[in-house]
Amino acid sequence: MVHLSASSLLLAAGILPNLALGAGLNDAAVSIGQVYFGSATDNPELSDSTYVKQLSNTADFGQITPGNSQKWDATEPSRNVFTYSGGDTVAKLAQSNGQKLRCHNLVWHSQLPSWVTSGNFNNATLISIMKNHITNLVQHYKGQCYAWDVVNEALNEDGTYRQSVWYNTIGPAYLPIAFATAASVDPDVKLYYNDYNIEYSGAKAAGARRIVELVQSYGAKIDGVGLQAHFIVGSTPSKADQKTTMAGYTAYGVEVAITELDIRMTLPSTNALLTQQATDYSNTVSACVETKKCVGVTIWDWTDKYSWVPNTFPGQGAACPWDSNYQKKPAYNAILSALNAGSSSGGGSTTTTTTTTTAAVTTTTSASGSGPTGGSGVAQQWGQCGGSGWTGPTTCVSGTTCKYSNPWYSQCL
Ligand SMILES: O[C@@H]1[C@@H](O)[C@H](O[C@@H]2CO[C@@H](O[C@@H]3CO[C@@H](O)[C@H](O)[C@H]3O)[C@H](O)[C@H]2O)OC[C@H]1O
Repeated sequence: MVHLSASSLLLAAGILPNLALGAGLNDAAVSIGQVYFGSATDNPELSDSTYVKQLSNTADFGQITPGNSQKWDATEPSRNVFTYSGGDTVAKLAQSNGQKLRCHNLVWHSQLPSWVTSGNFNNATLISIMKNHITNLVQHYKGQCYAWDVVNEALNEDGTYRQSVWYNTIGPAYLPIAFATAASVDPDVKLYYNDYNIEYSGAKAAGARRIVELVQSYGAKIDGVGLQAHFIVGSTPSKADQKTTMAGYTAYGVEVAITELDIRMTLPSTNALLTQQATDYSNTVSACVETKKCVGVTIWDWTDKYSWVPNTFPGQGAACPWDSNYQKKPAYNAILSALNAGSSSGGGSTTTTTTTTTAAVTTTTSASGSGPTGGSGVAQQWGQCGGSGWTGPTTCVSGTTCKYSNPWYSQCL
């Protein structure tokens, strides 16, 4: 049973003016207890003064994310040579506007320089390269980021680990090692796992929960799961499914955020598509509003003029809440209404269901320190095969060999 106050009843009836509600997206988000509403941006568009003026409008945007300039290819193009100019420009803009900065990202399979992907580094060397990169970036931006996307997109669609240079060389231990390294440099910044197609129930969402459990089982800090939410008009998951899936993550004690929301369509845009897009935006924002530990929504740029979609998905576009002439589309008011609706529903603090499918978290690669499983041929443990602290067999069972052997984690496969 929902109890509405007298003022909210009058508001709903249109008798009282809506003075308490947010007039912009960030104002509305903050007024219902969320941390921010934000947008991604990128360095080339920062020379467009009309664009920068709206991006800097804190009524709408209380947070920004650099779309490219903190990625590995931009920050460490050659080994141990760090360049921060692009990322610093975005960080300074956030600071001068009084906006929060989501920092994106530290470890990803994409936008890596060839010296990383083609270096044929062994396990120990690649771990030290990864740790050095994380240490330098987290130290450089210490005190400036609300959160870091520590690992981006580690999963395949079926929830197994993506065959990246990180996984193939280091094994699943690269995830907890990355989180532990970031936490050791800046204990205060929020540390996120970030991915797409984990906004709805299924094998990939189960994989993301398994990652949270893996990092926690190592004793490393993980604060949040970022749901990218790159969606297609008319094919977005239901609000109920998005809420259930978010609850699956928050059951582990972490927060969640919508980190890269955009909803693309096959061009040309029509009124019908724009109307459906508004509904789709509203559903995702409402799912966040109605989830206690969903701290905020970031759209992956605010205007179609600079959206990444047409370059990446040929024939598609019109994915943002503003069109390419900076005019608000129906999606804008739908988002604003979804946020303002949180003020009557206790927004940002609605009780989150905890009936989650924790059974799905069971993993064959979880490393609880309980030692190898022996006969199955899979031995796994924090520690080095046969090294100090290793309590399993000094050699792997017949037919398997010790893989990923390093001071943190080993497996007989
Ligand atoms: O030519 C490249 C160009 O392809 C590159 O495009 C960027 C690719 O990444 C985009 O962000 C990602 C979108 O979704 C998720 O997968 C990730 O988490 C995001 O990082 C970004 O918006 C595009 O601009 O940009 C650099 C050019 O040199």
